Amino acid sequence: MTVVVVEAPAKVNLSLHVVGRRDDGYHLLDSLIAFAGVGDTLTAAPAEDLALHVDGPFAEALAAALPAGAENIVLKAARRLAEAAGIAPRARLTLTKRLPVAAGIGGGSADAAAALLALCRLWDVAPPREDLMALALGLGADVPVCLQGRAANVSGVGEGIIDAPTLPPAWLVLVNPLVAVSTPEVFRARRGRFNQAAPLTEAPADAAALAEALRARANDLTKAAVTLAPEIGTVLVDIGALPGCLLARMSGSGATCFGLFAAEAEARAAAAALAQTRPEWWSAAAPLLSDRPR
Ligand SMILES: C[C@@](CO)(OP(=O)(O)O)[C@H](O)COP(=O)(O)OP(=O)(O)OC[C@H]1O[C@@H](n2ccc(N)nc2=O)[C@H](O)[C@@H]1O
Ligand SMILES: Nc1ncnc2c1ncn2[C@@H]1O[C@H](COP(=O)(O)OP(=O)(O)O)[C@@H](O)[C@H]1O
Repeated sequence: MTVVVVEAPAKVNLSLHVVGRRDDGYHLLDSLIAFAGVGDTLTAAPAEDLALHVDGPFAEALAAALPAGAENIVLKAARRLAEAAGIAPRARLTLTKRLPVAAGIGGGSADAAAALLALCRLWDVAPPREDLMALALGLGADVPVCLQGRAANVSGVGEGIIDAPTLPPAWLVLVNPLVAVSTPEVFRARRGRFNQAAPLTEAPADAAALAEALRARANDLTKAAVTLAPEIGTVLVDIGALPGCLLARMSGSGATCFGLFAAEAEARAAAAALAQTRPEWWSAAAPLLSDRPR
């Protein structure tokens, strides 16, 4: 039996500038997005109907986070792809949920992109790239970049995707205090002027140079997110104090923050130290990826 397994790596907003606002209220962003070597896993197998089973450490959290009557984005992706391909959506899907939910690292977006990739293979369909990207954007702002699977300077509300230069070898420590922050509330709470776009155009030579490039940029949603969830401020301070940490920053609208490290050993030691001092937080050490695992 054909079983397709696709990894759904966390997306990380290494920088995020809010550069304007659309007439419909959506904010225009300029964000350097890369991936981390930690994520969910999506498995697709042939079946007579469409079904999804969720397991893994955050399966219960996901069930609790889905509003009544809302469908998992994986099922939405499956139905829309089948509709576009003119076939019936038949597959047994399994999602192993390792990423915290509504956490600013695009778990849902990564899962949706993984479902599209897995089902294109399982159903042997290949919609034109443009159609697939449009379908992805209809599922969520970060689904196209997750589908592209390459570090990118992302603009607009997620539709402008330009490959970023290859990022140097580096490690991330991802930390989430397991407090929920609502994306719309964070955007509503944001104050201040709009920022300039600052796409990364030159490949940093090493992790220290990447940190320097990132220090010249920011996550413009941090202040608003910290106001709504002060724990995020504590997370940033704690990450910044870890030996070897080159930069501490929030991803997306939070609450997940990351520390950037040059070496695997430092990152692993940092994550282990945090697990000791803050056992109530979620943390993971993972390589920074320019390309999603294939
Ligand atoms: C902020 C980012 C950065 O990568 O990531 P996350 O923190 O969600 O991971 C994304 O732009 C998240 O985009 P998207 O996936 O569309 O966010 P949603 O949760 O659907 O948006 C919820 C609400 O947030 C506001 N919103 C969202 C995106 C945006 N560019 N401008 C906005 O003003 C809108 O009020 C929208 O209705
Ligand atoms: N497979 C999924 N994984 C995570 N969230 C999902 C999924 N399907 C639907 N959702 C909904 O999407 C919301 C945003 O989740 P997520 O993508 O994890 O966060 P973020 O957009 O902050 O990166 C969740 O609160 C949940 O209601």
